[in-house]
Amino acid sequence: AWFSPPGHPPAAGPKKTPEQIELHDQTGGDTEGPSPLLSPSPQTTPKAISVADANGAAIPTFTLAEHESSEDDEDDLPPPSFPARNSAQRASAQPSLMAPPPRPVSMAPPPQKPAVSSLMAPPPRIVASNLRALPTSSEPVRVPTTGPLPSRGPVPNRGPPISNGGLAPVVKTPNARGKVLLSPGHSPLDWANLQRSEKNLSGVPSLIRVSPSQLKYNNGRKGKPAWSSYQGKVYNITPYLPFHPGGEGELRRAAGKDGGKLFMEVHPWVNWENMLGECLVGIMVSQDQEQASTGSLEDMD
Ligand code: HEM
Repeated sequence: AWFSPPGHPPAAGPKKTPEQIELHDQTGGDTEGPSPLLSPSPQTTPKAISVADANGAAIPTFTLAEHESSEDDEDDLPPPSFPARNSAQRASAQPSLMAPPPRPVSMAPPPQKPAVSSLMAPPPRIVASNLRALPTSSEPVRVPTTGPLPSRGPVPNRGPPISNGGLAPVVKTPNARGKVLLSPGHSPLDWANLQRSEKNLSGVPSLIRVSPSQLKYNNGRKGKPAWSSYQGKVYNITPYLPFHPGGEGELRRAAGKDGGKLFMEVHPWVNWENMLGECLVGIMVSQDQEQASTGSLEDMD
């Protein structure tokens, strides 16, 4: 249904006012003479004129104020409260209710919320217990961060950021830290395998006393072996030269002298003794002690 605003006659449409229907019936031929609905001009096609002009009566119009309760007005009005203010349900319910709020009483969720939260209470307890169980279950696999480091045998790399525990590729690329390309067959793993072999890497038949002059003499030049001392022990670093990740030249700087200072300046995390265990020549002694003894350390024991 539609309504025409006051002062505007309705356009031609499927629905007609009773007056229009009545006027159409008047044009059916029963009436004599020119129809009052026809245009006064005889040359033109007869045109319909407004009912108001024909009958002098105003077309009934509708306003929102007059039809407040009409069903057609529901789209423009806010949804009615339920039950309606003047409904029988509300009238019968009010006496039994103590003091219900006017509108949200029937749809108010607050009274239901405590029930919902109580129904969902078990899940948080389960989650809390799981959270408590996680740390205890993970403790057995936690690696201790204090105490002495375990001996890892010939594994060369122990802690630097780029170390991967001996699983590095065979050929390494140069980087800012000074690592060099190692020739094929000279990876850390190759060195570890060489140390496990039965080959004599020390170059001496048995451990000996090494005097400072003797250490200085074996500097790796002119076909001589390269010896280096570290914490009172002398090692033959000659077989390790091609395996040294920092390059043969760097390692040669420690030949013929105490290499502890240079070693600790570059990579204190490297385990010298594990790396060169099979290269041990003997122990450092004073010049006098070396001259006084002609036998090996095993003979003295
Ligand atoms: C003689 C005993 C030595 C051993 C057993 C040894 C062993 C090693 C090992 C295992 C690495 C690899 C470190 C890593 O991957 O983190 C390395 C690297 C290196 N080494 Fe040595 N090294 C020795 C002496 C020296 C000396 C005396 C120097 C220098 C004068 C030196 C200079 C370097 C350099 C520059 C690197 C590469 C940078 C780095 O990895 O930190 N090394 N060495």
